[in-house]
Amino acid sequence: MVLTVDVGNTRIKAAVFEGSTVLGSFVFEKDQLEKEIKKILKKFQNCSDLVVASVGNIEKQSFLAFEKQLAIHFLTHEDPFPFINKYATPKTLGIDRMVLAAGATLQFPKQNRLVIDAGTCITYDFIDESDHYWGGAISPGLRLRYEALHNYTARLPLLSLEVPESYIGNTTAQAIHSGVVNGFVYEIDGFIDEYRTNFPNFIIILTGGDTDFLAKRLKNTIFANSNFLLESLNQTFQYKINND
Ligand SMILES: Nc1ncnc2c1ncn2[C@@H]1O[C@H](COP(=O)(O)OP(=O)(O)O)[C@@H](O)[C@H]1O
Ligand SMILES: CC(C)(COP(=O)(O)O)[C@@H](O)C(=O)NCCC(=O)O
Ligand SMILES: [K+]
Repeated sequence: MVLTVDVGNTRIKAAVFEGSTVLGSFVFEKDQLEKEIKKILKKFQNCSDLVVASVGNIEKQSFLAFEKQLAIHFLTHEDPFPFINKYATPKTLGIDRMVLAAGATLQFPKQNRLVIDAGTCITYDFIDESDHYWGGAISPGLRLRYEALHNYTARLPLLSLEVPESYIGNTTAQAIHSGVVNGFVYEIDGFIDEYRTNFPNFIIILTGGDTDFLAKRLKNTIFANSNFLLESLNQTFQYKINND
């Protein structure tokens, strides 16, 4: 059994795998890391490996307490990945984006793939049919947009996610909801249209904390899977075992 852990900038997500089957999945806050991992390992005592991808402020040391119990694999750029990295600054590429690209390459062979991760940030990652990873885009995620409007203005309130009544917001609140939610959806559909124009045959994978909210609002057809990063972590680990 493998315990995969994804440390994002908002929350931690974890899942236990037996082969490619998910036996359990978990979401928790960063300050609960040690306590939650302990609980998971108590429930799944046959876990032999813990695989981590972290883009948050949690480093390898945070997992050393579990070293006696199972092998810790803290993924880095030095690990083997199943694509050719054409990013011009590969050392600064987020490890979460590398894992997503690995999952897309392994799960959807020989086709153009666009992975959209709607998390703290929205990340777009493009891997072509020859398994070249080219990069994509980074923009503020849904929650971050609400927070940024509030934190960097004097008069805008901090609102919780709400579906706007119309694209013409007729109150301050409705104007914010329209700007944030419609802007978010239009941006993603706009990027997808741009890729579709240039790459006729390709698959779009949508993941991240806003997957479900977003999936039903996009005009484009996508493959939505909020567990895609954890599944990709498991696959990246299997790939590492076979290629190290
Ligand atoms: N309980 C929740 N706590 C925080 N964010 C949530 C929650 N439920 C849904 N979200 C949405 O998930 C997004 C963060 O996604 P997530 O994948 O958890 O981020 P990250 O991987 O960067 O930590 C936010 O934009 C927010 O709208
Ligand atoms: C872009 C990100 C902040 C996204 O993080 P997330 O939304 O998943 O928490 C992360 O992938 C990162 O820190 N990337 C480094 C810069 C880059 O990928 O080029
Ligand atoms: K992201």
